Amino acid sequence: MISFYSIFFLFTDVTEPLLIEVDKIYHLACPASPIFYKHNPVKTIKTNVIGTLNMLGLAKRVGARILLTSTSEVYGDPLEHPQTESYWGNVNPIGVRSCYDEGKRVAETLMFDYHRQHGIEIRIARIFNTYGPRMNIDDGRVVSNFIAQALRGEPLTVQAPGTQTRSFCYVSDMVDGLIRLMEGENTGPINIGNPGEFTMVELAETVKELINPEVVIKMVDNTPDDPRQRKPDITKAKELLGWEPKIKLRDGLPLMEEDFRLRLGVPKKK
Ligand SMILES: O=C(O)[C@H]1O[C@H](OP(=O)(O)OP(=O)(O)OC[C@H]2O[C@@H](n3ccc(=O)[nH]c3=O)[C@H](O)[C@@H]2O)[C@H](O)[C@@H](O)[C@@H]1O
Repeated sequence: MISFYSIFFLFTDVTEPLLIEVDKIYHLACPASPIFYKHNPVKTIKTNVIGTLNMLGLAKRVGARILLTSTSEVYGDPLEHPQTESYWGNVNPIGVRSCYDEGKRVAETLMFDYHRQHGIEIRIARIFNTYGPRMNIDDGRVVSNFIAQALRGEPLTVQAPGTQTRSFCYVSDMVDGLIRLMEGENTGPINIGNPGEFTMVELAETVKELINPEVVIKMVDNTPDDPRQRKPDITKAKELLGWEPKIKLRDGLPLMEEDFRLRLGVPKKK
């Protein structure tokens, strides 16, 4: 069960010490959209390092179990495909994404150091790209961008070359995986993601077909260090958590569309 206090965490600045009593900590903090984390890289790495130290300090003080939501970004621009948890990654330590990628890698290190040195009960999930209703419309990540653009009748902005791939997991599948990891007996790290892999051109074409066949697809410049491929190997999640995703991209996109239509005030044409 997620306790009231665990939920309370979501609204707290983890870079400040927190003096409360809890039995389980879901440490989800840190903006995940590249646009937002690059906007304030110092705050991003502080959240990952100081925030994780504070949450581990709290876990140690009250004897709580702590789950860290790490990320597929720890694999960087992966040279192994699909990515298994044993792959150490290919990460630029001084690039514009490093505040997030290296921040999450340090967070994983801190989790294991507290586990080995202080016996803290830890769980680490490596999350692969997640999408779903209630995402910030201007979040800047690709699925929310394409759906908002399709509904506004604007061009879908595919960042060059468009052959880069991602694997998209629907939010309810992700939440189910995180709860199973927290309640189970394995520390992880465990990949939680949907192995269905798409190029960004394929994603744009799917959004166009499902949501607005009139829109055009436009190629725009990319940003530095964009990973060229990403697909989780979820063997561990299947075997250790009895988990695998249920919702395919084609079924999840319309659920997100429905929510975005309501919030943008764009009803579906009869
Ligand atoms: O959604 C997530 O869960 C992940 O989002 C980001 O990683 P990234 O995969 O780069 O997320 P996006 O910004 O959505 O980019 C995905 C791909 O779409 C492309 N893209 C993005 C935005 C856009 O308008 N058009 C477009 O083609 C990007 O170039 C990239 O290749 C975070 O860094 C991850 O940690 C996080 O787990």
